[in-house]
Amino acid sequence: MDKNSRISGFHKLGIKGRLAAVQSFSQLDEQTVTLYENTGNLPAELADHLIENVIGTMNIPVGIATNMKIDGEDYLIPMATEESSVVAAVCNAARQCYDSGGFTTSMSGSLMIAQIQLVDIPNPEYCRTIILESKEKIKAICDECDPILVKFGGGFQDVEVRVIDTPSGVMVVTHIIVDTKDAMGANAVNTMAEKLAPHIESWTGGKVYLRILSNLADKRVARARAIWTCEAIGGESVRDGIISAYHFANFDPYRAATHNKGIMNGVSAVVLATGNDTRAVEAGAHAYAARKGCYRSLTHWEMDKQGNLVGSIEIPLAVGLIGGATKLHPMAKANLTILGVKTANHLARIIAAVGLAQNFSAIKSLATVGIQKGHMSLHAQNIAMMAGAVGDEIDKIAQILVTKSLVRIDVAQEELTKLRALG
Ligand SMILES: CC(C)(COP(=O)([O-])OP(=O)([O-])OC[C@H]1O[C@@H](n2cnc3c(N)ncnc32)[C@H](O)[C@@H]1OP(=O)([O-])[O-])[C@@H](O)C(=O)NCCC(=O)NCCSC(=O)C[C@@](C)(O)CC(=O)[O-]
Ligand SMILES: NC(=O)C1=CN([C@@H]2O[C@H](COP(=O)(O)OP(=O)(O)OC[C@H]3O[C@@H](n4cnc5c(N)ncnc54)[C@H](O)[C@@H]3O)[C@@H](O)[C@H]2O)C=CC1
Repeated sequence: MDKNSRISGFHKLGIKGRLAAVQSFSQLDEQTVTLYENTGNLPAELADHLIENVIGTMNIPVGIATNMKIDGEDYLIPMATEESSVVAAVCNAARQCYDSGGFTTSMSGSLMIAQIQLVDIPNPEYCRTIILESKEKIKAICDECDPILVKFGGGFQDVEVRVIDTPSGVMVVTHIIVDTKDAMGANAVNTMAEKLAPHIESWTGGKVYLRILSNLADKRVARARAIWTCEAIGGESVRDGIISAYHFANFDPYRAATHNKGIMNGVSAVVLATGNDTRAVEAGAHAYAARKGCYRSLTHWEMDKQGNLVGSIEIPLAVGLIGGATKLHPMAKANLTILGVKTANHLARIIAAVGLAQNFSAIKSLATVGIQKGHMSLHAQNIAMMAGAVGDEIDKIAQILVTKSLVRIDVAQEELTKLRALG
């Protein structure tokens, strides 16, 4: 019989019913079904409420970044990632700037932006003025939507109005700027934008289409900086190589994409470990990197007057401690306990420091021995497992691959056969 993915009411079946339907559709064996049934540290019932059409959960390793000194305090930082060498890279970078003070961080604030798109406007500048002069009314409408946020010192802060010319005609785009405090704030500001929209229509006579937050959270920017002495990193040529790698990224979008991907290896891992929205942070980071019309590096690498390497990062970080999965996922709560953060801004500053550390290690490797040496020697364990190695065999085979500088699955299989033949 032909497979049919049109399953009306799939969402009403419950986890067991859905899994049975998938088992029959995909001919899953019992062992595979058991994998879905074991939801590990996320109870099935909770998973079923977090997203839709749940059939199971999927574990991602959580590793701890050590050596992190941030604003004079030491932290252990949980990172959730499937990629080898990412956690090691942060530990390695932090080790090399620990004695020169670690990371210093700051935050621009916790302001989020929601946009309201207004069309059918023959007099956009006139309407812009009408909206701007309605600031007090806008504040009242927005704050009424979220008394809890206001109670915690947040709520509406400002309004900005932009006129943009598009192939669909002129649009008047209202930005409401809201302090969302310890929430990431997407739902909070979306509610306000939807509530405000009909008022904007009635004040201007235009038509509103979209009412949604902007992920270009450029009023919620985290900054981190650190000093690496030449002595700690292996000399002046290493420093110069890192600065040159930065210039390459800053002036070539093909390189910048990979450079920033390396930064996001660290950033997204902490965002995920704390139950925050990785897509929101990633979209914001990449849009911010392109804000000056050309896609550039999120970090900056320079030499100070003493000849030290100095690095800095500036990245929008819309993360929260309230809302989304942060308060619900038991592992997100546990990871936040390890971090010991008290505010969303505190978390964002830590994440910025991790991004900077990650970038240091990646470009240091790239500018010196190459990425394969460190990354591939750790990745060798994955290759060994893919070749079928288990238990003690994994380390033994990985070691052979690294020694031979041949981190390949066919070589791993050959070596595994030899190892097993030896008994
Ligand atoms: C891999 C290392 C750290 C080895 O670095 P190493 O210098 O060979 O290691 P080491 O054995 O001398 O140890 C130095 C320190 O590194 C850490 N370290 C060392 N090994 C481990 C480990 N197994 N587990 C945890 N931590 C580890 C640890 O902190 C250790 O200090 P210690 O604890 O001994 O006092 C280094 O080569 C490195 O930092 N490489 C960069 C790796 C990297 O960037 N990975 C990201 C994935 S690649 C990618 O996706 C992004 C990229 C590269 O394309 C981005 C871009 O292009 O910009
Ligand atoms: N484009 C995007 O990025 C979008 C993201 N989302 C999702 O929205 C979720 C985040 O939305 P939120 O509004 O943060 O979550 P939320 O609506 O679950 O919780 C935020 C609310 O918590 C209350 N609150 C209690 N204590 C607070 C405190 N100390 N500080 C601030 N608020 C406090 C406030 O009423 C606030 O509005 C995430 O799951 C995200 O994935 C949703 C739509 C679009």
